[in-house]
Amino acid sequence: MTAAIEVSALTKRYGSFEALRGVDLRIEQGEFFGLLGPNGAGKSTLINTLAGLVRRDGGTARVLGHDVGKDYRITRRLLGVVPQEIVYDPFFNVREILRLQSGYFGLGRNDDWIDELLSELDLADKASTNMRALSGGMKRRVLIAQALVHRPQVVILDEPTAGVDVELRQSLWRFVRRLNEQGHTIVLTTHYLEEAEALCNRIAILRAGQVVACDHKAELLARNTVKTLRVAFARPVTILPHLLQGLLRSGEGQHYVFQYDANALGIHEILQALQSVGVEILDLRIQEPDLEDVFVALMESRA
Ligand SMILES: Nc1ncnc2c1ncn2[C@@H]1O[C@H](COP(=O)(O)OP(=O)(O)OP(=O)(O)O)[C@@H](O)[C@H]1O
Repeated sequence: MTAAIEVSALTKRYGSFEALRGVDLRIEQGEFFGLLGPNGAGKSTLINTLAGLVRRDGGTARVLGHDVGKDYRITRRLLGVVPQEIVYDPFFNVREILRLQSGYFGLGRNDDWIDELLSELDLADKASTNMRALSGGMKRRVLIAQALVHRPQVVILDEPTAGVDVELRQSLWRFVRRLNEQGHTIVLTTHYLEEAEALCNRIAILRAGQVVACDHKAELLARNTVKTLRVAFARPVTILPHLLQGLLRSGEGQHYVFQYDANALGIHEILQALQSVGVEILDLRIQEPDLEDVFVALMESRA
């Protein structure tokens, strides 16, 4: 099947600075794909290249088989991009903006879908409100509606939940999930790693203009085998077994936090060591590594 997005050896320079240094990426149709990376990694540059807003210096970039430069008119229709920066026309109200955007795509009678979008994004009562009078979070919702007005097959969301309150964030994700279930390919960049972990099936991590990891979420999570162990002792501990001294991350009195590599050490060995010094455990919690741990480890390993 043709990939939803296929990027190969993509490069982009700003002056002498290389923002994209040979990016290869293939996103299949129907995926919910996460694009992560620290500030300045090149995520927006990559997205803007796909959206035809940034001209690449080298390599190829295709949306559903169409070149984003040569077939710009086609790829614009196939893509819906929610930009990171809030830009809007202050002279129109919400419905007018969405009608105008529909007009760009030759969609004359689009009000049923516009109403659905307004309702899904909790903007129904703001339809006649001028853009200027909306809060930052509401403006962002309008940007999302704008990106979806032509029902694009591939939806790219560049940090859509920055500055959006918890309630809307959750309803937004329900909506985007449903779009994905209906067959739309979703590409998401976010700094909320727990969001990416909850939503995306595959994740690529960008660092300094290069893809440093690209895998299924489970595979990515399995890369990090360091677990965190939190122990509450019945009484303040005066001596720790030798084995645990090297694993200690923090602790005093009765509460201690250890980290151990599950590939090298089993929890039973840790418990045996604790028993050997006669300490009594009140409570114990093991925390599996999450995407943030994987992310931090990747960034540190390549610093
Ligand atoms: N128009 C531009 N002119 C010069 N440098 C630019 C321009 N746009 C981006 N850059 C630089 O390219 C690099 C990548 O920027 P980009 O915005 O793609 O990163 P990002 O991963 O989206 O970061 P963030 O998470 O902060 O949004 C940064 O170092 C940035 O300063």
